Amino acid sequence: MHGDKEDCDSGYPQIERRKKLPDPVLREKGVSLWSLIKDNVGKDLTRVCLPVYFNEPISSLQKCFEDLEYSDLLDRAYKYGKEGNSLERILNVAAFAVSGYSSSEGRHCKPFNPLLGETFEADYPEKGVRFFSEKVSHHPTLIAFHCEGKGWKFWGDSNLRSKFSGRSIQLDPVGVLTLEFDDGETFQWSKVTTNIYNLILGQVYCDHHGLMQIRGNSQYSCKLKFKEQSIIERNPHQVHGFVEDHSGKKVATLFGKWDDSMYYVNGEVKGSGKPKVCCPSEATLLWKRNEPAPNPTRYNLTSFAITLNEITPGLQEKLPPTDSRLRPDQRHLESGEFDRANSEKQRLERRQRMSRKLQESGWKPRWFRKDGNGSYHYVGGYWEAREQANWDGCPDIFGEFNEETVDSSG
Ligand SMILES: CC(C)CCC[C@@H](C)[C@H]1CC[C@H]2[C@@H]3CC=C4C[C@@H](O)CC[C@]4(C)[C@H]3CC[C@]12C
Repeated sequence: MHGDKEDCDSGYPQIERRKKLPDPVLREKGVSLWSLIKDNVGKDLTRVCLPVYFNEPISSLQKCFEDLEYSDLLDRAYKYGKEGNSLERILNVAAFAVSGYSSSEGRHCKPFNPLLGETFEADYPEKGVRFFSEKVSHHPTLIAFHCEGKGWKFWGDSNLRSKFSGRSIQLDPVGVLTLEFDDGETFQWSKVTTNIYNLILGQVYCDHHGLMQIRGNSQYSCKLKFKEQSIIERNPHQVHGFVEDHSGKKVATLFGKWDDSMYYVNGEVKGSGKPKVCCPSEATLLWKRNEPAPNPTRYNLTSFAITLNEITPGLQEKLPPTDSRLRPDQRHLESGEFDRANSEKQRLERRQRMSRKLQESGWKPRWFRKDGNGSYHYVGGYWEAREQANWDGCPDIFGEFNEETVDSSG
């Protein structure tokens, strides 16, 4: 039976993490977004320099870890597979792949674009996971991550192709995500298209659409369709799909909403959206979104996201100088010191323009290597270096810029 959540959660230690962001020191001033982006039509969204007012106080490296909020689904998938229940395994993997989108609902700020060589570590023993990411290329903007859980590993790199189309910005993720269970079963999928709307008027929001194909190396695969929103749609954010066996036979139907919950029923149920023939009472719940944070600031972060930029007691001494938590403009934004955040952001962006030169002169990421297909793999050693507090070869990316910095990090 599904639903014995406690089995997966128990055994992990409890860690005290903050429940809210710090209160802003000052009130921020409003700026019109359109006045800033109108001159950038056709350019790459990731490279448009906006005042810090449009940023949320986390970097894309940290945002990448937001996709692991519901990592307990992978713990459960591992357990089911080990018991020989491959169908339950892929159902939980599919629910996990959808769950990562839930935190994007209600968000309208841009994460910080990390500096070349910037890193982020997340040691969450209470979830049984350890996550690490690095900005591995600035042209194009590329992030690689590697995550280890109890019974599984999850890795990939994220590159976004962005297109500005007057009414919206379309983001097409490039690259595959790989999930490998300790028993050798693997699953691979790619993320779907994201559109950002209302850049000119109204509140900015995003929506996701497209086909997600989860390919496994054994019995089953899964196809999920994220329905594109339409003006007449009264039921947005729908996801609907099937688990198929080798012969293409549909053995289970999945349905739900990416911002809320996912269910399944055995066998094939036709029709899109929530199938009429089965109300959730006949269906089994796979995943339900956590309650929203009790103190949503204007950033609308989830309770999980709120913990990402926190420097928990004793952590500062362990971090390498490249960790996102040490980025000064982001820290000032978090504490609501907008003017200081802005001037620091400008200083770092000026510095960052040197990155092209750096990359061209043979700069290599510290913790990831590119394979023949252009995807990045963790070379290992981060947590070991952390154990020994040995950060030799980690550049001071947030400090004052000088030629020496370029040489020593090359
Ligand atoms: C121009 C600025 C001010 C508007 C900012 C809009 C916000 C809504 C944008 C900026 C960057 C965007 C994120 C960039 C990358 C991804 C990964 C993708 O696989 C899922 C969507 C997700 C997580 C996007 C969600 C929407 C997002 C947070």
